[in-house]
Amino acid sequence: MTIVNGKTKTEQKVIRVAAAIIQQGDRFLLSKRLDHLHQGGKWEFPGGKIESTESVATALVRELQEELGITATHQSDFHELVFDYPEKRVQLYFQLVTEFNGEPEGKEGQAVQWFSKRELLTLPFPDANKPVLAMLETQL
Ligand SMILES: Nc1nc2c([nH]c(=O)n2[C@@H]2O[C@H](COP(=O)(O)OP(=O)(O)OP(=O)(O)O)[C@@H](O)[C@H]2O)c(=O)[nH]1
Ligand SMILES: [Mg+2]
Repeated sequence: MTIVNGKTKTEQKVIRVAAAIIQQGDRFLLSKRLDHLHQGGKWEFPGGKIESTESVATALVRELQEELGITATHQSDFHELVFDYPEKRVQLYFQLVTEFNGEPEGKEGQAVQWFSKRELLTLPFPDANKPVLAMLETQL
């Protein structure tokens, strides 16, 4: 049995996260996680924790405004998964965002960059992302 902070894994709260696969043609927009964060230094699909009063869609719109300064105007469910890191359990709701308003920039000091699918598949991502990257490769 794994015990973290005195709690067994099943007692841990699941952290619900909305994350955006932002696609424009053959390009995808990624953020680089700041070094001091969980899974720091890796590339990610922009997004963050869903607050208790929010829907996935609402949380994602808010996170993209906070992190990139853009407003998502078209999004759909792409994939959902649960992953156990040694220190926490996350439930990730990946949304496909194909339309947005505004010019993306790293509002929190993070690097933000467009990548082709081929480039994206060579980058380091958080461990939880493996299944969604395989889906992106074949479906998008
Ligand atoms: N945004 C994002 N988070 C991911 C991905 N994959 C993944 O495992 N995560 C994990 O999900 C959690 C999301 O946290 P976050 O740091 O983005 O949350 P947040 O924006 O609300 O940050 P804050 O709590 O500092 O305000 C982190 O533990 C992160 O490691 C991903 O592709 N995108
Ligand atoms: Mg975030």
